[in-house]
Amino acid sequence: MGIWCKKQGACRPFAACIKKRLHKRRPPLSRPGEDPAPEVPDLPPYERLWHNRCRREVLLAPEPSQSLGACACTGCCKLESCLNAVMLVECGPHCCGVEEAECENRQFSRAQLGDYEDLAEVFWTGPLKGFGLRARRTIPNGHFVAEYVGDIVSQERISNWQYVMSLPHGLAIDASKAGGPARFINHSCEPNCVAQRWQVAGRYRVGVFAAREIQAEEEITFSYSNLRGQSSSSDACHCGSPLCSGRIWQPPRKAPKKTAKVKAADTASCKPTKKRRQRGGTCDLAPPGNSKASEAADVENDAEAQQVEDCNQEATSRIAEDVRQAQVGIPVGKTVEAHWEQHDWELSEKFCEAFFSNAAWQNSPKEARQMLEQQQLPCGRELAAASALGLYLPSALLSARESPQCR
Ligand SMILES: C[S@@+](CC[C@H](N)C(=O)[O-])C[C@H]1O[C@@H](n2cnc3c(N)ncnc32)[C@H](O)[C@@H]1O
Repeated sequence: MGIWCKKQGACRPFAACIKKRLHKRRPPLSRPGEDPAPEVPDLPPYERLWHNRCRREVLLAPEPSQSLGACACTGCCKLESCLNAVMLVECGPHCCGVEEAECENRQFSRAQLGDYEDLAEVFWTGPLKGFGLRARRTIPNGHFVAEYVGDIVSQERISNWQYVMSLPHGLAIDASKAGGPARFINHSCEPNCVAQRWQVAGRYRVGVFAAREIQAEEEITFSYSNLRGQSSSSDACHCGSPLCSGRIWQPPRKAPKKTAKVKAADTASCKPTKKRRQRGGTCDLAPPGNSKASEAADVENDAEAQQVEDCNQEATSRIAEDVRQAQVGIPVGKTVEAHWEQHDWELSEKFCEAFFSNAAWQNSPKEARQMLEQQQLPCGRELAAASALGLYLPSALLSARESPQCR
């Protein structure tokens, strides 16, 4: 049933008409003596898109197929173990033998069916950050929050980088004129989400995923220093985090360096736990004190701390850790703090881009293996780099991982 809508000059369903006016509601009047209610401006106009719009033919990733290697899951696909998901490739009929309903790795496709529409809403954060997006209900860690959609354009054509996500091959998703609710997500130096570039049916797409549990009403944020590309603009950041870098295009400040003792306490038993002075096992710590005995214990503790650190480093290179880190967007083999040492990662990213785009090895796992051996690339790093670059190469990678250095 519809009603006549004066503004739109047509008979529109009532809900659609009301929705258009929601942001125009006047703020409540304040009582005498109270601060005036904040003025909420109109939502600036933009065209609502549900998927990326491609105005011309652009170079995109090859369609994943059985010949490149399927995910190899049987019965069901779990996000933490499906090889496609680890590589940031969404499963589809050509690269997954599991029934659609049993496959968790169809998040972009499900979002397109409207499955996630009720998760978040646009709201006015205040004059410092403008509009933002907030959760309407609790969002579990790892959950798909929204797709960042817009026009697929060449990066050279972009004049306003405020609403842009960069893609490989000099492309970008530009949501400045047209996009979805994700275009309103503000930056935080301590974000609750991560923006990841996935391949879906041979196309690059960007999804925003919860990096921890998000409470209802909480603002949804991610770090702009990930996929946003370069910008000459360097606006002051008002995220309010203690780790705030002060600028929204820069990585956050590093947390203060920990002493060996604190590190040891954090990593007792090779687990990222805050427990101190655990008893039993090789990573035990002695109680702190001032006596000579306790100094000797300190030296011993430092040695133990080193041992624990080594042990920890080894643990982070395990595949399970690779998977977890790839999911939260942290390059494998690096700690959260080290993640922000961009320089090293950029070098490795450049190398991997050159390596993975070399056509010679594409169908030759043997050649891929030889190249990996020559380059002495740390095991696991290449997997994360490929994921970050949105490249699909499970079969070649798997064979490459057979090399002695990866065992
Ligand atoms: C993608 S838009 C986000 C939506 C925007 N707030 C709006 O009202 O349309 C990015 C812009 O929002 C503002 N912004 C985002 N995060 C911010 C932050 N932490 N501090 C200050 N401004 C921020 C900056 O102006 C930035 O260029």
